[in-house]
Amino acid sequence: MAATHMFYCLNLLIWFFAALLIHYFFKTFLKSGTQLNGPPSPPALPIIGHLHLIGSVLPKSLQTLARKYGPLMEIRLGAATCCIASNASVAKEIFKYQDLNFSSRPEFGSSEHFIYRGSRFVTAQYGDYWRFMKKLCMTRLLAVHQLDKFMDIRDEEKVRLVESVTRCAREGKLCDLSGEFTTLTNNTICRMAMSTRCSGTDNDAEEIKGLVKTCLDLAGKLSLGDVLGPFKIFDFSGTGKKLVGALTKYDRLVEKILKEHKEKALEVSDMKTKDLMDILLEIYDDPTAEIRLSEKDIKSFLLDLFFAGTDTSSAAMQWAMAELINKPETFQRLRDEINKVVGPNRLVKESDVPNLPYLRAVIRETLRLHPSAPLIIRECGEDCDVNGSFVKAKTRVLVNVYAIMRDPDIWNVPDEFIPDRFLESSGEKIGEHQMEYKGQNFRYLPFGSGRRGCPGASLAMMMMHPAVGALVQCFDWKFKEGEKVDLRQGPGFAAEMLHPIKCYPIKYMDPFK
Ligand code: HEM
Repeated sequence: MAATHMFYCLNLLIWFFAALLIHYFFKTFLKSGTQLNGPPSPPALPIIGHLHLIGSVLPKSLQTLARKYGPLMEIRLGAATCCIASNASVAKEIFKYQDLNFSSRPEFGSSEHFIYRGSRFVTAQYGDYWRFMKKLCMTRLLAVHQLDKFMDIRDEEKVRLVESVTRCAREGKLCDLSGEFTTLTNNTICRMAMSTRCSGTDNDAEEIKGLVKTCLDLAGKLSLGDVLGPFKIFDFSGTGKKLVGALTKYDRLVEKILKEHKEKALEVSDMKTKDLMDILLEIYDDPTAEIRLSEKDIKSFLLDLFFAGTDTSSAAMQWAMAELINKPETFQRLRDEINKVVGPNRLVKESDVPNLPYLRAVIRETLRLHPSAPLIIRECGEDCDVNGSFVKAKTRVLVNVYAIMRDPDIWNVPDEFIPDRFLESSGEKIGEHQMEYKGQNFRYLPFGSGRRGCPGASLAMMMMHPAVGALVQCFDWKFKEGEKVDLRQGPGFAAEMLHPIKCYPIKYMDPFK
């Protein structure tokens, strides 16, 4: 009996080990037969990885490395590892063929210090909350029919810009275009989002502008902390604490405006007067909504709009002016077009833009050479194959649109500012539609592409065309004698100018006489 029992146990053990061996054999066999290698990577140094290969302009350094290591490479900056995609066909694979798998963004930089962590839209993982908010953006909040209702706001802010520059011209003062454009974009978004009228003054908009700037600066510094890996939670520099302070101030201010909106909600009956906060509060109150929004979600979403929409649009307008001031012939050609279509008695306005192809080409060319978001950050959902390399789940992927939009294989004289290339008459074929900008054409991606593409692209274009057009229409611009605007790019993730542009405006046409 005991012998039979032992025989059965032995038999079971033998089968168990045999099964283990077979499993191991197949795993190893299949692995060596089908597993792809990761993307190529430059030789790395211990601890710092590839940090020593990175210069002051990150997208440019990555572009140089990609020339040697290919359109998909792996880079390690201290503790942060990511894959960099640098040509149109890899971008198409990520944004089109594998869009769903790359539809999340990783948490990065400042996320630990974000008081709205968990309800942020821009860095949300792909899922129910993000889908709900994106649909809301595309069908209501930032849809063209809604943006049309805010046309007067944009027009008034453009007039304020021209008035402010006119004052500089009258007093012979230097004009800080960076400050002027930031005021324009901040005021426009602030009024669309939460009508400063609610508090009866414009001070809230001013305070929000200051807080958004502080938060963006601090968040930028914290992004660099990613190279420290887990050590970044110690917040050695105290930047995280400062960020929490600034965010708390923003929270209190918007809380107050939210309360005022709730009180006024009953009085507001006309759809036209509703701002984005009113619409968000309607959804907050709707018991049948797919997702019940909280107040924290509303405050966080509006902050995302400020973060994503103000500096990006302002930087692009600065670059447009800088390029135009440095190229008097291009400047004159644009002014001639505006003079012909608009005439001498009024300011260029949004409804003129369809009749101003050269103005549209100037803005598109600006975004090609100087994309405000040169590195688009995504996260890979599941293990996958990209461009013949293995990319592991949770890998951060940066699509270097700066490199793609200056790729000499697909652009003629890629580093030159040549708006003509976007005109229908151009010999350079940009894509199926010459002026398409919303991510259908993978060689031209200033606003990203796919599910996660920028929902504010139409708004950005609506703000930028008339503002740049008006400054060309009304003023000549003088820089220091014999000097040109410094077109060097600043350090960091964003594509801001190294030195914000300051010039002397000289009145050419007075729209207010
Ligand atoms: C010149 C101006 C702008 C540029 C160049 C720009 C560019 C971008 C880019 C490249 C992305 C990432 C897209 C991707 O992952 O595929 C993005 C995302 C985003 N942008 Fe813009 N943007 C601009 C203006 C705006 C404006 C005016 C708003 C709204 C007020 C806005 C709101 C957003 C939001 C909310 C996201 C995140 C979308 C998501 O994660 O689903 N942007 N933008």
